[in-house]
Amino acid sequence: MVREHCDRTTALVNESSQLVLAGHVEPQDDLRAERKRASFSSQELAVVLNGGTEVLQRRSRLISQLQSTSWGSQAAVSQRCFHSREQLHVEGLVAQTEIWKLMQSGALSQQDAKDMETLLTLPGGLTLHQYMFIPTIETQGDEEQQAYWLPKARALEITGAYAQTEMGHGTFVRGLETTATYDRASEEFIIHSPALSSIKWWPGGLGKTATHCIMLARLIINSKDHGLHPFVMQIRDLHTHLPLAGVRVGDIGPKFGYNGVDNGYLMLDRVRIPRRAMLMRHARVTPDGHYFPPSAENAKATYGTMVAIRALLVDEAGWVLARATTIAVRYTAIRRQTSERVGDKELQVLDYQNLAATLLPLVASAYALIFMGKASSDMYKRFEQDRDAGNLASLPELHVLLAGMKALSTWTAADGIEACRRGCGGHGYSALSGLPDLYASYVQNVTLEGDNNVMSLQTARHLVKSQEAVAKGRRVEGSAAYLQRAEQELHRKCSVQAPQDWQTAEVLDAALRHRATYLAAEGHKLLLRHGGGKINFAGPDWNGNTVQLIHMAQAHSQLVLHTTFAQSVHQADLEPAARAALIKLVALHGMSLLLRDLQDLFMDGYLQAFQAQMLVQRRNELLLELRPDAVALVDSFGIADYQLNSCLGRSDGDVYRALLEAASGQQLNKTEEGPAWNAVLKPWLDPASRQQARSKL
Ligand SMILES: Cc1cc2nc3c(=O)[nH]c(=O)nc-3n(C[C@H](O)[C@H](O)[C@H](O)COP(=O)(O)OP(=O)(O)OC[C@H]3O[C@@H](n4cnc5c(N)ncnc54)[C@H](O)[C@@H]3O)c2cc1C
Repeated sequence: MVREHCDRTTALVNESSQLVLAGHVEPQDDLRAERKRASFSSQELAVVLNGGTEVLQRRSRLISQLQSTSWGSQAAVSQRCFHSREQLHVEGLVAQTEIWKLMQSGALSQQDAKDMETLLTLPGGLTLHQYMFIPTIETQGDEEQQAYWLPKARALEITGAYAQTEMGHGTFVRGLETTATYDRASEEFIIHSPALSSIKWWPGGLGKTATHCIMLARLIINSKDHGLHPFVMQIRDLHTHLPLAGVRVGDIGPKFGYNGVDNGYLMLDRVRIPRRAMLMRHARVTPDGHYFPPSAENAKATYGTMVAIRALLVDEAGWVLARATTIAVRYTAIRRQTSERVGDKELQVLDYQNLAATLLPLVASAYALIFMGKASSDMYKRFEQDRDAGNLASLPELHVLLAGMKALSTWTAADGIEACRRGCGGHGYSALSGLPDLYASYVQNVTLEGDNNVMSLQTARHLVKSQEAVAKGRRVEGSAAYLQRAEQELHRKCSVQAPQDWQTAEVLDAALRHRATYLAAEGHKLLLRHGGGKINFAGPDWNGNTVQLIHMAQAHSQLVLHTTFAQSVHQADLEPAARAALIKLVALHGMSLLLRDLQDLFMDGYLQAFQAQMLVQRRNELLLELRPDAVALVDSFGIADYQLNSCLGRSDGDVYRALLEAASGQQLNKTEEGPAWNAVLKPWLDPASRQQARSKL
């Protein structure tokens, strides 16, 4: 009887399942089919994008090494999104110190160690020690100071943070208030926070990790303020890790993301440090209190470090966006929603035009930024060679170019990750998609290393100055050289007569250049009008027009980005099918940039309505033409599943199984009844408990 019941159940359910699953497609089959329909080999393109087979092989080797450890195993990595701040903080430091150990033992080169940390994507309290504390001593300490501090820092006998920003000031560095007053009698500096607003606030690793920091404070000698200078300052006891006398230090609390890192606060009450704690490679204070300022050349060299970091940020933006688009494109290629009749195959959501129009331009942006990142680091390397030969001539151009590009690239990547997350629907909101954490950790980049608005305004200043130079008959070189021909350019009109014309590189370049020229000319005119014929780079004239000025800088950076992308594809060593796909991607990139701010091209009559309609039409056609290559384009980034750490983005497409496994393995599911059962739910829901409670009344 029981057997018969079971058989009947199975038969009935099988029948229903067949009915419902008639149009079912296994996600893995979808991804396989996507890869089959691609027009080029993603393996070959991955080699080009990543800079050679050896780079990819080295990455696989590092991932295998990581996976063989307890702190870097796949299981450890995928559990991270369930962990508390405290756990993440400790795990980050465990990983960083273990990698440090491997490096010290010679098992890893310095570059391997850096790359391993990048692959692990688990930020820790030692990041600023590596990227700011040690480099600042290297570049600003004199020989004796380097010989004293660097061996200790490299052996991790001390750990450091970079304490610049204060509660009251970040962007306006000259407004920082912490004082370093020289006491000639004892040959010491007294470091003090004179107000609440002068408490150091934000430095990474300062809260709980750092024993020392680079302290940026105003040097004051005999009541004379010599401005900001760097000091190496001990803040914690090396035996107990407790704060030293006069030091109040701690973590600033939970943040939007990046929560494993102990960004800290530091308040100082007349703390004395020796004279030689001031880093004296460029500026000096003698024992009797004489101050020797840095030379102008040295001040410029310090600028160079900032430029190097911005070049890295541009490169990173491309690869971060590559991660987000890999997740979103793969997932939307296996995600199916809606069929016309029940039982028919549902549509892959990437086939809805709205998703293709969101994601494919972002894939194009990721490619553009990756090529721009390469170009930026090449430019920086050339600058380094010149600098070592005593020539700093290329620094101003590099500075303005990368200021605007830092802003454009980090804005594009941050907004792009969020667009990818939304594109993944409900599952995009799950931490298991990898997108919320990627966004929360990344979005700080629009503020760090120079807030993006402020960066854009630096580029805007250069564009205005360039126009002033042109007006005075001087030659303008570099990325703003096109402004030389502004007068002729402003009379030009768009030449498009058919939708296909929009795909030609010349037409797109011309439109982007026209837009940048027009906006630069408008910004210049605006400032002249407000200044009564004179340009003011500060004060109400400037501050009251920053919307237009930022927009103008963005248009300039977009032009540079797009032309660099097009040129890089032109010069890259690509097989013909991959080149054909990338040429289309370049076109999509240019069209998307134009469509985003189309009104600019109408302002001076450059564009006519029929040409705008043709632009939309050609962009839509291009989306369809690129759609079969969508998965291959993201596969070509060559990002390993380990790095993606996403149930949605995994390369085999087995998304639903991955989601179930990850969800069921977490702490909240450790017991079947859940942690709130006994104390909270049981008294309400369990009839026996209710009965017992009533009988007590
Ligand atoms: C995660 C994280 C880590 C950090 N790590 C460190 C660290 O290790 N060490 C350290 O010293 N600091 C660190 N910082 C601080 C960081 O450098 C500053 O937050 C950043 O420089 C921006 O300064 P701010 O916070 O004062 O912004 P504000 O300058 O107050 O910006 C507020 C708004 O005003 C606008 N604005 C400001 N000035 C201008 C202007 N002149 N023109 C137009 N608009 C303007 C900005 O665009 C922004 O929208 C960190 C910050 C974060 C978020």
